[in-house]
Formats: sequence, C-alpha cells, structure tokens
Amino acid sequence: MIRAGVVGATGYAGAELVRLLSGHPCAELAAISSVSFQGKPLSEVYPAYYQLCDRICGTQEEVVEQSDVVFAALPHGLSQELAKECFEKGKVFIDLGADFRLENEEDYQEWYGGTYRYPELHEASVYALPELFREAIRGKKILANPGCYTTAVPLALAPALKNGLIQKEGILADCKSGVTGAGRKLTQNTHYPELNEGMSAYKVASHRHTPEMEQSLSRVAGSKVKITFVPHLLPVNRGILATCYAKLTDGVTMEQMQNAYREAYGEEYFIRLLPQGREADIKNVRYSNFCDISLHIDTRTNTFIAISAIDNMVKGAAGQAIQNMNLVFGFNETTGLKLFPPAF
Ligand SMILES: NC(=O)C1=CN([C@@H]2O[C@H](COP(=O)(O)OP(=O)(O)OC[C@H]3O[C@@H](n4cnc5c(N)ncnc54)[C@H](OP(=O)(O)O)[C@@H]3O)[C@@H](O)[C@H]2O)C=CC1
Ligand SMILES: CC(=O)N[C@@H](CCC(=O)OP(=O)(O)O)C(=O)O
Repeated sequence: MIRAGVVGATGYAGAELVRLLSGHPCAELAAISSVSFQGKPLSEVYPAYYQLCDRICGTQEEVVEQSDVVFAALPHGLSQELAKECFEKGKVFIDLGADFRLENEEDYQEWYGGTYRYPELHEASVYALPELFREAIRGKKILANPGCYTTAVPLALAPALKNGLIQKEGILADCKSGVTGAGRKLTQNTHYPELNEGMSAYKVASHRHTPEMEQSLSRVAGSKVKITFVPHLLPVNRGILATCYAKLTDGVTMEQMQNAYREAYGEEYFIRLLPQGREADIKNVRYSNFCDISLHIDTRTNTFIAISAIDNMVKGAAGQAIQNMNLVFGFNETTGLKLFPPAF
C-alpha cells in the first residue's frame, strides 16, 4: 500500500481524487488539506462523503509528511514551492494545475504571468499524458497532469498528425465543457440563471490551454503545429466534447485513418474508438476514465473531423492523475480506474 495525500481536497478536482482513491486497492488516503476548511471533516464540505470520508482537513505540511505521493489540486501558481518540498523529501508530486505543464518559460509568462522559480524542478518534471508520452513518465517524480481540454484535443488528433494524414495548418478545436471545469468558486458566468438554458463561447482563440495543446501536438507531429481553439460552456455538470477539424492530406481514406487510430490506441484500455456511424457523447463517459473518440470524413470538403469525449473531472483531472500514479509506482495503469459509466 502506498500513502496518497491531496492538497486542495475541498475543490472539485481534490474531492474527485478523494472519491477515486477511496476505491484504489494499492493506495490509501493518508492526509488531505484545505486552508478555508482546516479542522473540519471533508464530509462537512461534501455531504455525499458522510461516513465515507469524514477525514479532517489538515495542513499542506501534514499532507507532505504523511504521503508517498502528493496530489496538488490548487489554483495555478501555487505548486512550485510545494513541488520543491516534495522533491527534496523524495515524494512523488502530481500537479493537477498548470505550473509544470509548459516547456518554455516564456509561454508560461505570457499565458499565466508567472516565472519558473526553480528551473531544475522543471527540468526534472514531465508532461504526463500517458497515451501519448508514456515512456517519458516512468521514473519521474514531478508530473504535470494535463487539464481537460488539453487531454481531449491532443488525444483526438494525435494519430492523424503523427502519420501525416492531415494538414498541419488550419486545425480547429471546437470544444464544450461542463461547468465543474470552472472549479467550485462562484462566478457570475457559472451562476445557475446566467448559464442554464444557454450555451456560449468564451476566451475565443485566446484561451491559455492553446499553447499546451500546441506543445503536445507539435511533439507528436515532429514540427510546430498551431491550432485555433474555441471553448464553450455547457449547462451540464461534467464533460468535455472536443470536435476537431483539419484538412485531409490528399488521397487519405477513412480506412487509412482508422488503421492509424487502431494502431495508436488499439491496446489503450481508456481510449474507446467508436465504430463508424457513432458519435462521441459526453453522456457515455461520465464518472469514468474513458476517452471516447469517433472519426468522420466530409468528402465534399476534404475535411477530417475527430470528436472526443471525456469526463473533465476524471480523464480530464483526477482519474488521469491516478493513472499517472499507477504508472510511476509500477501498478497496472487501470488499477482502481475500471469505472463503468452509468447508462443514462
Ligand atoms: N475542474 C476541472 O475540470 C479541472 C481542474 N484542473 C485543475 O485542478 C486545479 C484545481 O481545480 P478545481 O478543483 O477545479 O478548483 P476549485 O476552485 O474547485 O478548488 C481549488 C482548491 O484549492 C484550494 N485553494 C484555493 N486557494 C488556495 C490558496 N491560496 N492556498 C491553498 N489552497 C488554496 C481550495 O481550498 P480551500 O478553499 O478549502 O482552502 C480548493 O481546495 C486547478 O489548477 C485546475 O486548473 C485540471 C483539470 C480539470
Ligand atoms: C469551464 C472552464 O472554465 N474550464 C476551465 C478549464 C479547466 C481545466 O482543465 O483546468 P486547467 O486550467 O488546469 O487545465 C477553463 O476554461 O479555464
């Protein structure tokens, strides 16, 4: 049994980590922390956890001391000091935020407005999207867990890009997110009457996930890829639907495309390639670590369309973080994550 701790357990990602860790056969929840709810049981914050996790929220320091692996589910900008402390104490650190995701500090400065205080930690860290970069993750102690859009879009496009089946210019990612993606804090645009019965885009072609997706896609393609990314807010709790468009390379057929995706993902438990004629749907991946992908070609306009669906809180956050924990501790990657999505 390894000991797992969650810093920021009272947020949505932290609470989801607690839920998933409670069913993990090789990890026990050792400690949780909060600033606002210190000294209070987590079940007071989330009544659904009553008698299941009445653990008291402690301090960040207690989590580090009592854990072999520390998950940070904090707002961006708060992870660097914590990572340093974990690294010095030989703990595995898995960051659900963005502080270690971008390779270039200039990109981080531009999109997040911070600096890399400990460059050596960034050198030691790895971008942990297992289905694309698995081998680089093994043996690492600082893991940058991708976010929801930045999981859904690269997984949808990677095999087509890697095999040169689509053109690198003009890729569009049109994405929809459930409201839990915005976290637990209250804001006007996530207020029920403002959101319900509506659907709107936000941060059009200016969202800070853009450089992160481009980083993954460029690595896979072997040269710089730029995309246009437009996120939308959906009036549902969970889910990311990523509809990605690209111009096909001349002459590419659906059979070639399907072969490339089967070769890339055929052995991946968490990626479900849907049969032709079905479309990925956020309803079918809720509460699971699955990423459903459907492939489509518009022969009239020579356009490839890949649609992926994930649960933003699971494959887009806590589930993927536990998948990464499994990977670095040498457990089967699916341990504790064979979550059956509800049918309706
Ligand atoms: N929600 C999602 O779908 C996804 C989120 N993420 C990332 O995960 C991280 C957490 O997101 P999410 O759970 O949604 O956010 P929430 O706003 O729901 O939770 C934030 C957590 O951070 C804690 N916190 C806030 N400010 C501070 C502070 N100054 N010092 C210490 N703790 C603090 C809060 O604790 P308290 O108030 O109790 O002290 C709370 O537990 C973010 O980096 C986010 O980008 C990644 C992928 C998907
Ligand atoms: C609906 C909503 O607001 N979603 C969040 C993304 C949540 C997420 O993936 O968090 P990371 O920033 O850690 O990747 C957003 O658009 O910023």
